[in-house]
Amino acid sequence: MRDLEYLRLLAREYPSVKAASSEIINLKAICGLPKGTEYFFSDLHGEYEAFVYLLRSASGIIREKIRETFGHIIPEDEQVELANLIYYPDRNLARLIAEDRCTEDWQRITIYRLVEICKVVASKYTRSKVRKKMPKEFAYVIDELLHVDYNDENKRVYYGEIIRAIIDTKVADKFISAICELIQNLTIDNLHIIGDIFDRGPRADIIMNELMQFHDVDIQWGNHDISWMGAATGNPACVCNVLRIAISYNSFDVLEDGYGINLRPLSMFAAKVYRDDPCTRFTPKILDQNIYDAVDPGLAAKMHKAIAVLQFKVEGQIIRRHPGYKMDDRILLEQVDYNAGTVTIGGKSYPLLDTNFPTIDPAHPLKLSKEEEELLHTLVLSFKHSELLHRHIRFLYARGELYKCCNGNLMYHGCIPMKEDGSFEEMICDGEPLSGRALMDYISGQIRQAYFLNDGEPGKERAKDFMWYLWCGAKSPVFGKDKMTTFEHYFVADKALQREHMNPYYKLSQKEEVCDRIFEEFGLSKQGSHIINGHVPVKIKDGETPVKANGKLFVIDGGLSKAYQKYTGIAGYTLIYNSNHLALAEHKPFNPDVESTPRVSIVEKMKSRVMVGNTDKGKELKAMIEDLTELVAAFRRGDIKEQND
Ligand SMILES: O=P(O)(O)OC[C@H]1O[C@](O)(COP(=O)(O)O)[C@@H](O)[C@@H]1O
Ligand SMILES: [Mn+2]
Repeated sequence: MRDLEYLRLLAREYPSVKAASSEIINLKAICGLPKGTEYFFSDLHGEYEAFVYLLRSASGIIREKIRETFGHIIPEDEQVELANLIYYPDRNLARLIAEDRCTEDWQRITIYRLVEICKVVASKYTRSKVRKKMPKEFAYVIDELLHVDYNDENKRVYYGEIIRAIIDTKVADKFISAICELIQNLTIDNLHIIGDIFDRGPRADIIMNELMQFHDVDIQWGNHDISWMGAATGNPACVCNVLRIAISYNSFDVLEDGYGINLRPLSMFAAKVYRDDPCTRFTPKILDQNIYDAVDPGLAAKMHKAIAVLQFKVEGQIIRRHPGYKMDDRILLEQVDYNAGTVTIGGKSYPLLDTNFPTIDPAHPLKLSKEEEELLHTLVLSFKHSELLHRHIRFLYARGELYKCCNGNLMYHGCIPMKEDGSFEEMICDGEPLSGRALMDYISGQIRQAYFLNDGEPGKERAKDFMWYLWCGAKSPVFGKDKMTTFEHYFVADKALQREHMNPYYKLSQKEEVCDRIFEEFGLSKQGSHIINGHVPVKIKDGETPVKANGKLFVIDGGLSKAYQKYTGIAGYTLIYNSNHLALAEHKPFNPDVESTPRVSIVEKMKSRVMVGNTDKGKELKAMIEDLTELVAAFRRGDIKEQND
């Protein structure tokens, strides 16, 4: 029997048998509905246009609903127009108004069509859930329109009158916009982002804004997110990495326009120090043009080199501070023979592809020059003080985790580090070896401490340094490789040295029994559970598949990142889990002018339709039903007095 004190608290919200029983009925009804649709994305890498399109179009599902509803009735081009209106209502309404096409007839027909689509996507939810998602100012009207009975002549007249009133009162565009957003909102019930929102592509900040407006989203941090979070804590090595990657992809807009990071000190420094150096090894890759901050590629190359050298110096300093990281062999600036122009790696000497290091003192290669020190100080402050960046980082912390279990799916970006023999890799944490889930929980704690401890509090600096380790350390679950060969990529021709070796997890996890062991470690059942990862681009064109371990593991990095599409052969995946099945939508490269529907393949059919009652949420609702049942019994016994409501 439940604690009477607890039931008394519950009675404040449900003060009578009537109130408690009607909530029981309500909750039971919800448990009996089909579960909502979950969407999984990973490795967005700043590709805001493609991602926003996928999100708003529900990865092709809205287009499919339009086809099912109006396929035989309205022409294809009008269906496409309706779809685009739903995805980008404000932009399309403004265009139609400018083209004088937003006539009353158009408004009437459009509202009718939108209401029909809305009915379809709302059909699997309770009326109350749909109502909660409605914009307040139109909730009553939308509710009425969704429930009009067309067989009844009076109701039909009433329907006509409502639409007439919307048009006459000149709120049709606002109404259309509101119902489009409601359709989007109802199509995706929960959104899971399996990491790597940041880096490479043009505008991760725009993706973050979009996610912050989304009604239900969780994020499992990727190594690139961790690196930005580390930069926001003021870790100089993370600051340099974030800047270096952005500059290397010519992504100045996210830094300057997005987060207000002032790059002028860096550009002045680089222009001066590398005045006569063409910095050819550092020419940025140009995949997207900057819209706001065009930087001359010659200057960008100099900035790129300046920040890379600074990065190698501060990384070397962190490694020195932490012998426990076991990364001494990564302090490559100390392995350079500055006279001979060579570097020794793994006991062998290699010629350097670039030997001009005006800021390095060969006797103390990790020491910053005075100017470098000032520059770094200013850059770190810019990251610490960017208001918008911190709003986004706080959101990453609030909605983010290192891993999450939800409805039998275990999600994490990279891996659970393993040894060749299949056992979980250990890391010494505060003197104690931890592995598997315990290690993931410990690391989560460190990630939170890095940001939330106050400056000067014990543990703060250590946790901040650890953020950099997580970005590129061999035992990091978000990185999952033996080393990050950035130095070798810039300075050494031998491709063998540039190779990064994946943690044994990646080979082992393709076996079903290894996945089963991971499920066990995380308290999940071996039947019906899945692991969902990102991080490793799936090379479809080489015959790889995202479905592994006999359907127990999904790797869904399909290459939303433009830089990686040449390897994968497609432009990203969405994993979709509705009440009937798990499906993978495979996307074509994004083109804003062409409506493209992804190839959707069902990867697992559920044995029977999954109802809310079978989900994690359903478990909570059932526990609540039990509590309320006890409360009703307590009222009836007279242990708690009913209040009239
Ligand atoms: O392809 P790029 O942008 O030059 O970056 C290569 C680097 O990115 C990494 O692959 C990490 O990024 P991912 O998490 O996207 O794989 C490193 O292992 C590698 O050194
Ligand atoms: Mn990654």
